[in-house]
Amino acid sequence: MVIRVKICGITRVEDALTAVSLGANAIGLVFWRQSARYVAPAKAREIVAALPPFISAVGVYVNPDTEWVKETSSTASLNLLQFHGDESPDFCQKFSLPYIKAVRVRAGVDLLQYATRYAGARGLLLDTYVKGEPGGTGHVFDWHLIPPDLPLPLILSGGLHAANISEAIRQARPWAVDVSSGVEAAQGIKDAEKIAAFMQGVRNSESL
Ligand SMILES: O=C(O)c1ccccc1N[C@@H]1O[C@H](COP(=O)(O)O)[C@@H](O)[C@H]1O
Repeated sequence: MVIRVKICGITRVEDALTAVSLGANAIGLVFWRQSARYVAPAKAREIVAALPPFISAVGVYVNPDTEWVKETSSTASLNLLQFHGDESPDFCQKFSLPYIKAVRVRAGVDLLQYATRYAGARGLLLDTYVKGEPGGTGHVFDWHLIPPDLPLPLILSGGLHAANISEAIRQARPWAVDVSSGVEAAQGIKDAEKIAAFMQGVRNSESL
């Protein structure tokens, strides 16, 4: 099965084009101001305008207010919203765009309950719980915590990189994978060789 790939934390046009040329299906733009990967709406617009067709632009938010989502999604012409905080299902659903919901995984989390609660989401993105850090941490979680019967498409994230992506896919069997720090030269700056190695790991795993 083909595994979709999102490269997150894009802050430069050239990194977006590199990711796409290496096979990424989506790029992520972080609209959470405290992130080192934060991208201002005007820059995001420039990045999205440079994308070829059939590539998704995903806006990443952490407990945003309504106006911020409306402003950024319309300025940058986003295709999909990624809610990475404690947003309620009602909040996530109130925009005229599809959304995915991130869950920060730790022992004891009930992922089936999340999938039921966010049944309106296009997918459940599983990231690693790190106290005080909403995302982009580079840490992995225990993939055995993922139930085999999740009723939503699974987007696996959290500390993925070229050296662990094959094992991650083998264990979790995700619909898609999402990576940020694992393909960076520095925060917000992507590394073409790391992206290429990551994509190779994904492609090698598709035939397993
Ligand atoms: O990347 C960020 O800075 C970020 C900030 C706030 C929320 C989410 C963020 N990124 C998302 O974090 C996960 C995992 O990233 P990593 O590969 O472990 O670095 C990924 O889903 C990003 O979309």
